[in-house]
Amino acid sequence: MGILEVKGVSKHFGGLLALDDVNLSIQQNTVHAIIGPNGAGKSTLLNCFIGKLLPDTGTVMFNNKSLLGLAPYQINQAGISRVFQTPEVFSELSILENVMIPAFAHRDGAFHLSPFKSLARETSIREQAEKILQDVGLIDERHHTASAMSRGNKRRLEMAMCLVQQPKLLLLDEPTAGMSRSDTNNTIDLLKTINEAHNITFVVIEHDMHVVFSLADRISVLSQGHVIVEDYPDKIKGHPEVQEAYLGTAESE
Ligand SMILES: Nc1ncnc2c1ncn2[C@@H]1O[C@H](COP(=O)(O)OP(=O)(O)OP(=O)(O)O)[C@@H](O)[C@H]1O
Repeated sequence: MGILEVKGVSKHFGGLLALDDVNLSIQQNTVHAIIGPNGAGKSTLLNCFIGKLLPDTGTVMFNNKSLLGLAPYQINQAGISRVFQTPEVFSELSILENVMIPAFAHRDGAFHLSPFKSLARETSIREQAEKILQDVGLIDERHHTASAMSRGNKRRLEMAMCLVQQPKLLLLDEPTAGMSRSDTNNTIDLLKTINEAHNITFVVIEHDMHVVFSLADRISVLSQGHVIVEDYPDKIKGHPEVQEAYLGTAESE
């Protein structure tokens, strides 16, 4: 039994069948990539995991509990976090404050900054945030404002903001989109380190095959809303249907 079990999920948009009887079993502590051409249904599927869309049929179980009908914040509290294509950080705050805010939200369920209380005086939260910043390699810059960071470092910060909430499952939607090759490689290394050190399961949607094959333990290939193959990366590489439909074009880019 996987940490995330998807069974018979279908989703229509009017007359368009965007997801067609999708079945997936995501195993704990693995990196599971979902690939497929534009319009295959990857984002629609991800949105069914985070409560943005309700499937027409099927079940989505996380740790044996149904996610269907839960609000996005309830899914987040259950242990699922999402990382967006463009890192979302508070530009005017320091790197440390950016990490302390989600730590407060996780501890208190909501965050209200009292004018009489300084973020920096919250010792235990600050220590927790600093430990995570150490893990992602941003501890020395913790007092710098986030606005001046490179895209790669913003991704590091965003990962720290997720990690401080202690998620069990992290959904990554094209985590290296728009990055230079060196930022992409740094992000691959960062994700590998986090996956191993924090026992977090990753589901990665990605077009860049260098990223997919560097990270994934398991790959599901979506085509026209249906999982056509699910296998280990070396099997996916050689699979004739996948070669023809996806990797042939992606590798020649
Ligand atoms: N809100 C919506 N209303 C109508 N059609 C939609 C909606 N969202 C997605 N679709 C359609 O559903 C299909 C699947 O789209 P989806 O965005 O899930 O694909 P994708 O694999 O994520 O594509 P990409 O790689 O380009 O992001 C597409 O045909 C898309 O046009």
